[in-house]
Amino acid sequence: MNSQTIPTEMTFFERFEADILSGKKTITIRDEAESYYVPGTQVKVSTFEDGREFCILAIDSVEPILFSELNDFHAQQENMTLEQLKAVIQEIYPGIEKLYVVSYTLVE
Ligand SMILES: CC(=O)Nc1ccn([C@@H]2O[C@H](CO)[C@@H](O)[C@H]2O)c(=O)n1
Repeated sequence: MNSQTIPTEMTFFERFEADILSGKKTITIRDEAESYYVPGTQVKVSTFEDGREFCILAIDSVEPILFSELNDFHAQQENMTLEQLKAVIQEIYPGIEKLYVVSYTLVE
C-alpha cells in the first residue's frame, strides 16, 4: 500500500466475528502489509470470505511484535490460548517473524 494512504477498511475471517462483536477479541496481529492502520482513525470491518460488513472499529494502537515474543497476554486479548494463537498465526503468516499488534475498540 502507498504509505501516505490511511486504511479505512479491514477484513477478518468470519470465524472471529462473534468474538469481535462481543468484545472478547480486542487485538489482531497482522504482517507488514497491514501495519499502516492509524491510531485515532476508524475502519469499516467486513468478512474476508464474502465481504459482508459487520462493524466499525476504532484503531487504538499499532505496535511491532516478533512472533517469538507473543505471550499469554496477547492470547488473552485474542480470546485464545497462546498455543492456539501461535497456530493461527503460523497458518495465516507462515514463517513471518515481524508482526504488528493492532489494538482496537468496537464503535458500532
Ligand atoms: C482476513 C484477513 O485478511 N486477514 C486476517 C488476519 C488475521 N486475522 C486474525 O487476527 C488474529 C491474529 O492474526 C487472529 O485472530 C487471526 O485469525 C483475521 O481474522 N484475518
